[in-house]
Amino acid sequence: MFSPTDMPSPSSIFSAYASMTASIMLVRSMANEIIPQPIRAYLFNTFRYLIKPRSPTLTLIIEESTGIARNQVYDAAETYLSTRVSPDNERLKISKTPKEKKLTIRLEKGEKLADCFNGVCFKWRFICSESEKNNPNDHNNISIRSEKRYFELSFPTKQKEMVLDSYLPFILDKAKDMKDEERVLKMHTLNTSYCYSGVKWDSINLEHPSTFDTLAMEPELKNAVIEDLNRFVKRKDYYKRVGRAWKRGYLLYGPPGTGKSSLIAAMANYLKFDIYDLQLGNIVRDSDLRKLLLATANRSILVIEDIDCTVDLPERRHGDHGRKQADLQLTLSGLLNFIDGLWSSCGDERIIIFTTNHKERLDPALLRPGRMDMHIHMSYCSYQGFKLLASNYLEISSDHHLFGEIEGLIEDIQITPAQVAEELMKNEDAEATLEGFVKLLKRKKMEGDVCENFSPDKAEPTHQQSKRRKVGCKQKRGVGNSKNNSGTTQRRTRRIRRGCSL
Ligand SMILES: Nc1ncnc2c1ncn2[C@@H]1O[C@H](COP(=O)(O)OP(=O)(O)OP(=O)(O)O)[C@@H](O)[C@H]1O
Ligand SMILES: [Mg+2]
Repeated sequence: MFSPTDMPSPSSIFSAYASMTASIMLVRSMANEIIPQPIRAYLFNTFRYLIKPRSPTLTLIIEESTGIARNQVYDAAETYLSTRVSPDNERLKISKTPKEKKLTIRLEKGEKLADCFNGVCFKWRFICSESEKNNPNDHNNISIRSEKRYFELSFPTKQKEMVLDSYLPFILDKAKDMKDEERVLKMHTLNTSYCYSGVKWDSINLEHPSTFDTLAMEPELKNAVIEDLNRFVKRKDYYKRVGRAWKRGYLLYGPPGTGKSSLIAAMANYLKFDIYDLQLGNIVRDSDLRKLLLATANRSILVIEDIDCTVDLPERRHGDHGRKQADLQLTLSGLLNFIDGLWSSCGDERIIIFTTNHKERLDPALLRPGRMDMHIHMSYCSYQGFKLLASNYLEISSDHHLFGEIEGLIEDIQITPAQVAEELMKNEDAEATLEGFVKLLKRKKMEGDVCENFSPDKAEPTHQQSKRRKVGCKQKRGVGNSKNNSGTTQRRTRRIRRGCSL
């Protein structure tokens, strides 16, 4: 028990306080003298941080621009959030440019929305703040109005790692997929009207409807091509690890009208890669070729059609333009050197495709192992191919009563998918069309006019070709399919352009 006499007197409390204050002042002035200012500031901030109560919510600011370049996280968030609008949103922006396929939805200033990922709820808010600054270059003191746009992303602080490691990368990937989906592919062709500065690429929208679903090809070969493309686009790290350029080369060969150009368009549509159609016949100088190859973008397909006709450049040039042979430098080896060296060492995710109707005429340099990664034989229409075309063109399934007869006939003759497609388009009535088609097949078989102006590749006969050889098919010249060197490239370009909007 304390008696009133045990209580400290006010005067003793005051003197204790005074001596404590004096001690603190002494310590502080000693600390100020002994500890340098930056260290003092650091200790002070740390102490303040430790005693400050922690906020349970963290807010990230995602600005439109990083000062120099656009902020990819902002662009991705804008694209991603357009798929997350809810009935609670009161104001949204809608737009569509001529190049866009669909309407675009964006949040209006101040709009909020909620999103859930991995069981965590996120709050998004779009903010647009305007400010006015004096223009130092303007003597009339007219101020410049600037707008700053950003997203605020709020979430529980303890989820910070998850947001940085999973949520934001997920948004970046998702937005990339959406952009790819929306992207309008381009077809770049050479513009030769630049007389003095050489040739340049001109681009048009590539709206070729060919896809792997519409392409009549042997199913195993089609799957092999799709798998090869899938493997290629996934293997960035692999190519880096083994020290190879991230490139892939395909040689497509086969008779005219078997779908080589259609396969190129299907590949471009599948990968969402632009096409560069390199018509070698229009290139005069080595330097032009170098410039053109360097001007191609990543994620693109460089196409050289009818390589057997276009690589014999010196002779053709001499005839066409009256140039001296000595001036002409474009040769197959020159081209291959460019492709192996210069083109390979810059850029990523590139595909190069050569096409030919005559593989056997190609320079062995082009065929040597490692140059073209995959040789794809586009052959005459098989029964499988016919069924796919019939389902595409006539929307009929394989249980039609004429299919049995067609199967028996088509395997014995050489008819290109292009011819089949043309036949199937003649009449809207499926029954009448198929009857007409059977008649055509019978006529072709009877007349023996079953082979086209094409010597099938001897090195790699397909199952179907071996079968055809066994039935003693004579190689005849196909009407309308003969080619000459000069007109070939333009014709190819027209073919692949078919279906492109200008
Ligand atoms: N395999 C196929 N599957 C579906 N349609 C095809 C196929 N092959 C050809 N066609 C049709 O025929 C048209 C011409 O075919 P394409 O231009 O792809 O043939 P190509 O092999 O490139 O011929 P060329 O050697 O003359 O360049 C195509 O637009 C398409 O309609
Ligand atoms: Mg073609």
